[in-house]
Amino acid sequence: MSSDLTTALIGAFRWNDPGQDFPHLVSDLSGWWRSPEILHALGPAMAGLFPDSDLTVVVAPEVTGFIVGPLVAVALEVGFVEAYKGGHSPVAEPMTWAHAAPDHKGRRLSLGVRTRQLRPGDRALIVDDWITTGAQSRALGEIVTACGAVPIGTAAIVAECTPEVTAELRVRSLLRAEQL
Ligand SMILES: O=P(O)(O)OC[C@H]1O[C@H](OP(=O)(O)OP(=O)(O)O)[C@H](O)[C@@H]1O
Ligand SMILES: Nc1ncnc2[nH]cnc12
Repeated sequence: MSSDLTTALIGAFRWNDPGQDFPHLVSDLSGWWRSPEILHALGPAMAGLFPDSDLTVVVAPEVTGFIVGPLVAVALEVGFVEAYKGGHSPVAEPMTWAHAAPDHKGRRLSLGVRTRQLRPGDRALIVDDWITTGAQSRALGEIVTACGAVPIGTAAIVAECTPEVTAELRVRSLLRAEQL
């Protein structure tokens, strides 16, 4: 990845203090999407984390994955599959679901993908903005496998996960959280 993009990502990122009711700072990624230069460079840079991987599809979870995933899919010249979080409007067709372990907010989410959109033989890249526990990414890998496709790895903008999770989920990222 170019050092220009690293510098731009760090410069456009903010930790915001939401006030006394919240015990910790919250990340603000909006500067990344607001920058035409970053938005233009993100997809190719993340696609470049998995060169020569014969990928056929990108899978990403709502909601921020719906921004980042299509950027990477366009760069890879493959299609994009949305993964929904359970608990709101049902999707009126067969879905493949997986239950995630507690994620970085302590939530146990269900993630679901339209079954017909993943095909046996697909080589899927899981894409997300940030990986901490890896719970959501792991659940997406389970869905991909249940559909007969192959999870090749996880491409993220920021990785904050342990070396064990990095190895297990084959996480490659543009930044480590410590850089922000
Ligand atoms: O590695 P994990 O602990 O599973 O955390 C990673 C997930 O957490 C964030 O989503 P979140 O649902 O918090 O926010 P979003 O709706 O803005 O995407 C991020 O976009 C990843 O999807
Ligand atoms: N957007 C985010 N900010 C901080 N930590 C996270 N862990 C997963 N997603 C995150």
